[in-house]
Amino acid sequence: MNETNLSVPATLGEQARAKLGRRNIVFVGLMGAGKSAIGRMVAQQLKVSFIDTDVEIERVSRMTIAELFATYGEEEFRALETRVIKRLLRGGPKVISTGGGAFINDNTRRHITRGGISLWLKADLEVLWERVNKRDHRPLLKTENPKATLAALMEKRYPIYAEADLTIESRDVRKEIIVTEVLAAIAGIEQKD
Ligand SMILES: Nc1ncnc2c1ncn2[C@@H]1O[C@H](COP(=O)(O)OP(=O)(O)O)[C@@H](O)[C@H]1O
Ligand SMILES: O=C(O)C1=C[C@@H](OP(=O)(O)O)[C@@H](O)[C@H](O)C1
Ligand SMILES: [Mg+2]
Repeated sequence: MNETNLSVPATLGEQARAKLGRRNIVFVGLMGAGKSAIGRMVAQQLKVSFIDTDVEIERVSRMTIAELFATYGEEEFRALETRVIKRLLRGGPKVISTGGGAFINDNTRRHITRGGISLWLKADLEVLWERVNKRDHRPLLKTENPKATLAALMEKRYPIYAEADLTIESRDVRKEIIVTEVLAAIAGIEQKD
């Protein structure tokens, strides 16, 4: 028997990587959806580099996101976020996890649409709330009723996140399950470069 003819089926990660080509995967969605956590795990499976735009913004500004909001305000933060994301989109393939407001900004969304495959991690209010209320580093949730703020953001933003190329339901299951669903969605996209 000629053993060189034996072919091993590619893993889901390898199939997704092959479909991705040189394109970027860009995670979008509300705070607590899991963009940072799931994005990192997906990049490991795809064997491509991972970047979290909030981490990159903090690195270049040498300030935390909370300090940027407090010192310069949201508008300046968005302008910086647009510049950072525009630069990060160059030279794929990568997995890029954005902050929740990035895709809502028209300018940033245009860059993401051109420079990558956007993937919305969609979650319901209870799931998001359970996750975000454990930490208090998110400036937009420093309100009297942060759960109501989150609900208002859902109302406003969900129609815009819905424009993403792919949508995966982020719910109360192990992260590995969400990662597998993301890889399957990527493996199912059309081949083009
Ligand atoms: N499927 C999941 N199951 C349990 N916890 C999760 C899941 N996805 C994300 N998390 C947790 O929820 C929190 C918020 O996730 P994070 O990735 O920071 O969200 P985002 O970047 O979208 O705001 C983190 O503590 C993360 O580990
Ligand atoms: O939704 C938003 O406008 C924001 C989400 C945050 O990122 P996460 O979505 O990763 O929490 C961070 O960029 C900033 O606090 C603003
Ligand atoms: Mg994040």
